[in-house]
Amino acid sequence: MSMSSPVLEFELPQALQLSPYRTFSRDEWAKLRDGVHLTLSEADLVRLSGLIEKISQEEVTDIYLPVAKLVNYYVRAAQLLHGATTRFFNHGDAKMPFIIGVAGSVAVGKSTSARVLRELLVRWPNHPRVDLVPTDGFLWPNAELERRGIMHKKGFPESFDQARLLQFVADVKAGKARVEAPVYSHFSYDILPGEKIVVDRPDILIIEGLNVLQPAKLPKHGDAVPFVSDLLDFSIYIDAEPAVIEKWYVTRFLRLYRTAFRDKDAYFYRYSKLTQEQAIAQALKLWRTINLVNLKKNILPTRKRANLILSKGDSHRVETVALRKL
Ligand SMILES: Nc1ncnc2c1ncn2[C@@H]1O[C@H](COP(=O)(O)OP(=O)(O)O)[C@@H](O)[C@H]1O
Ligand SMILES: CC(C)(COP(=O)(O)O)[C@@H](O)C(=O)NCCC(=O)O
Repeated sequence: MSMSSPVLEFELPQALQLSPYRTFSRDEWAKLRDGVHLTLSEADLVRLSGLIEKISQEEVTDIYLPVAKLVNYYVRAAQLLHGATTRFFNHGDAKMPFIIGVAGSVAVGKSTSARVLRELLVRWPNHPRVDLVPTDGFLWPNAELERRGIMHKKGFPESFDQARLLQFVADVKAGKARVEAPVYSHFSYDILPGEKIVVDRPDILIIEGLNVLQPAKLPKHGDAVPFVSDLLDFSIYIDAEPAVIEKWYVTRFLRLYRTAFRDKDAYFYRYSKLTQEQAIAQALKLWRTINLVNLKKNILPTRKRANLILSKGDSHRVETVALRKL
């Protein structure tokens, strides 16, 4: 080894060079649904789809059905483990909801994937009650973002009331009844005052958002404060190339420009007055100055913490699936 590179003087042991993931092609993954036959009706697919395209039956069967089957195995194992602890302490049989995190960039398809997963999971008899909560409800209201001078950082870790988010998930996990989450509206681009989602002792909670895999930070003084990622029982990262996500973001923006933004009460009403070229330029500006920066700085670095990574190609089709084995 030359004197100019003193850092690695020995080869890493082979075990440390192994990827912690086992990666499956789409076809290999699809075969793992073996024995589970579930379909969603056309009406279900339309209801679950996002703004642009309808999620396909093939995508549900090949990708999300094996995911739901795997999660079902994990939930059953967690229920058995929890039962063993309650028996040991001679407690009553308090329920411990299983918490799933769904993470990924803005516009990568988190909400769509989370809705489909929820729809599949409710069909299993040992966990019929599945709630879904997006973390955008825990963003600070616009007035507070403005007061802090971080309106241009919406979606970044500091734009969330993280203590409230952690308390919410901790309360649900502790089996508390009727836990409330605030609600965000993409139409008013703000928290809806007085609106809430009530979560009442579900079997499973899916918590979907940009930063759910973010690790807790070590403080300079005192004890480490946990983060929501510490409370997840299973996590999924939805992945795609940033250039592809940019395209999806612009397409979604243009769709809103032609529909919701035309409403005088919409926060982005002023955008409906733009020409199509100007609207595209505005979407690209929002994507490149806020969401892409957030993706690179705060979201992508959390990908390797996920139990499962679904990697999508150009048309939202999942091409590979990586499952954490270590
Ligand atoms: N599996 C899919 N098949 C087809 N279109 C999808 C799929 N997932 C997401 N989309 C589209 O991509 C856009 C972003 O999806 P969405 O779920 O809203 O993303 P996020 O919650 O990550 O911001 C939506 O307009 C939606 O129509
Ligand atoms: C509110 C959001 C952070 C949430 O994103 P989502 O979880 O819906 O993907 C995002 O939609 C957003 O508003 N980003 C700021 C820049 C923009 O207007 O796109």
